[in-house]
Amino acid sequence: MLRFEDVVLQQGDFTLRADWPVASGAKLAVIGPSGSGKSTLLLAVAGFLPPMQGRILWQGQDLAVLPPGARPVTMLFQDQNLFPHLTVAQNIGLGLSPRLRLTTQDHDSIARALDRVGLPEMAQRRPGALSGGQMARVALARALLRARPILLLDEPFSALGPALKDEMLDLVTGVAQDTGALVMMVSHDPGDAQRFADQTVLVADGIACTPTPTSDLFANPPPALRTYLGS
Ligand SMILES: Nc1ncnc2c1ncn2[C@@H]1O[C@H](COP(=O)(O)OP(=O)(O)OP(=O)(O)O)[C@@H](O)[C@H]1O
Repeated sequence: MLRFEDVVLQQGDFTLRADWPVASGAKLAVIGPSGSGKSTLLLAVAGFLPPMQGRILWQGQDLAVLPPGARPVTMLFQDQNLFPHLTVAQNIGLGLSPRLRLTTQDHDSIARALDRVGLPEMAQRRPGALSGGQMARVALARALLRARPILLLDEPFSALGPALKDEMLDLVTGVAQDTGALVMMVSHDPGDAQRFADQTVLVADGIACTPTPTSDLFANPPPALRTYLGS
């Protein structure tokens, strides 16, 4: 279980509060207006923004003692953070060994991860020779290989067209099922939340609200969500 316990996060003048638990393995969408604090919430879980107050607990352990690299977390950003000078296989291998000391077994795992995301032939290419959708798949393969129990996605597919984005969301769903990871995905598209997430966190007015079943939230939107949706 991931628990925000009376958490207060601050960036400059901006303050965000969160106080709720979410079960391991849940698929959460994080939605809300621009500047409402969605990325702030993810950065805190990843360890790049220590809470001003309260604790973030994973399986009962306060994450504050762990630096970002030691947290049970993989984070994917929109730019996919692929290194242009490394091959696809090496970029994925970074998920296993930051110094790229890869064993035969590691290379087998990389090949399996590439298969899983539908890119079996691309191991020796460099990111510059891939389409946007293929880059997104490589980044996902790296996350798959790290197999950390929390996967944070900060609008990772927003640059992709609608069909490709849906394909990637389905792939993330599959990956999350394979690894049993808790997924928190920031998105500006309510359709993403409805397609992907069993629960949704609305971030608005300085509060990351308690996760609500996605279908209930959209069937009966609270005022802040209605304003955001423009309905
Ligand atoms: N380094 C910083 N210093 C000061 N204020 C910051 C900093 N980073 C973010 N903020 C402020 O914190 C607030 C929340 O930002 P955040 O990026 O979390 O919002 P968001 O909901 O992810 O927005 P968007 O949907 O536009 O990406 C914003 O008002 C932003 O201006």
